[in-house]
Amino acid sequence: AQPRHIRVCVDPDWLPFEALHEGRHIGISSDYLRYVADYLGFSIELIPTSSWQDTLELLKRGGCQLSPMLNKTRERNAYLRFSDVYFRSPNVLVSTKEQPFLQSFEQIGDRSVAVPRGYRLQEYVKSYYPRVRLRLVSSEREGLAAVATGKADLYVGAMFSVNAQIQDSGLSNLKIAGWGGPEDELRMAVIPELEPMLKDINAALANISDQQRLAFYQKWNNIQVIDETDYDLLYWGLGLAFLSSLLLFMRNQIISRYNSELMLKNQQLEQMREDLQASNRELAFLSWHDPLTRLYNRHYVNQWVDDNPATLAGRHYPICLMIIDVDFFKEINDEHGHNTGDQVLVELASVLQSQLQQDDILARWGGEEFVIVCQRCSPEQGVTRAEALLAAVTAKRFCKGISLGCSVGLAVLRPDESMLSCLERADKALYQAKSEGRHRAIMALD
Ligand SMILES: Nc1nc2c(ncn2[C@@H]2O[C@H](COP(=O)(O)OP(=O)(O)OP(=O)(O)O)[C@@H](O)[C@H]2O)c(=O)[nH]1
Repeated sequence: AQPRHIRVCVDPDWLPFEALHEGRHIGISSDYLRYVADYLGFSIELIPTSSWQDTLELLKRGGCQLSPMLNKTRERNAYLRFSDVYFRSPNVLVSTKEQPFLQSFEQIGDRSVAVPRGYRLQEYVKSYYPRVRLRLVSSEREGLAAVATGKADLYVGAMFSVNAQIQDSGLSNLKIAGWGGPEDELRMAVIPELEPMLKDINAALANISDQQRLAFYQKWNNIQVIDETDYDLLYWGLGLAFLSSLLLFMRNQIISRYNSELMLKNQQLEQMREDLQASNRELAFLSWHDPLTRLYNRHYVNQWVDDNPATLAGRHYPICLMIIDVDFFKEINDEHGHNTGDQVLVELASVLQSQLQQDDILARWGGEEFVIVCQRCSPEQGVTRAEALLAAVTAKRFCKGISLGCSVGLAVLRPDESMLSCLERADKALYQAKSEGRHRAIMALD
């Protein structure tokens, strides 16, 4: 059976949440409690106390059985049972106007903080911020006065009640200096014997409409706005919150802009690095190759000769040099243009490449002249290969249907002969091929 009569005690000085005024219970919790009492059908006997500490003592001893608006804490769990949360309220730090703004508890450092004895925040600060110097006071009013008179650096408490108190006491040198820990989650509490009532209390609280809740809140909040100019305290609080979110937002914006710029710069750097590597590769390639036909160049052949004197001198096989020169190439340029001439040279390079054997070295000697160093190639083999090569060139249709003929001068490297001298003899043989009517291969005599 539910009790018909319940002894209630409240915080005597915690407006707008609750207070005692001329022996009556006033504040937000008085409206909620009246609603719950009507819903459940019990009558209320108010037991007056002189401080919150007194109220807690009385609850511990069973002198009163219900308190309508408080936070649940580990310590209070030992002697009270709690309803669901029905009201939430942010906590703030209060300092004098000269003090700097603090973003959170972490920045309190070694400042002293006033908090009413027995308030949940006392337990909270003690367990999570043991370095903070707590100065226990008997009420919020006393705590705020301590800050105003320099006895404590900060006060921590609920924003709504702090606001009300400051206005009520005219403590105009105080300001909201930062957010003060987790928000209050306010519930009703009963002594353990009344625990079975909690189900019905929760049902009653859940039954209160949002509109009704707003009306309770506004009723007690409005009463406290005595001096309109003191709105700045609230504005400070809201401004502070706005400013910190703005700063955070700007900081994130700057960081993300910086990051994307950094990413772009890195991409550009990477691109430059790749371009540079490609240019270096091309440069290395071009030092040994002809840019048009991509064949080796004259420089490569000279280097090869320099690098292989032993091979050339001590070899046990013949080496044959071929110089190949296009017949009447000037006419092709004149008739089809220089670009077509280029294209013909490129195509001719692949015909020559298709005729190569293992160990052969093919190079563009210059202009429309090519050289093949044929290793392990006798004079007879040299002539046969040169004629096969001429036949392949003749058979090929070049771009724009162009046909080509070539002349070839050959020479076989003598045992003690330098490559240069051998080339000169091959060149003479080429000259001879040209003067004998072109489109032929001639081997230089020893
Ligand atoms: N398109 C193009 N023409 C080139 C290149 N190098 C040289 N030539 C041209 O090749 C032609 C060679 O002309 P000549 O030395 O008179 O010889 P030719 O016309 O081939 O006649 P013969 O060698 O006497 O059979 C010149 O007109 C050069 O301009 C090149 O890289 N591209």
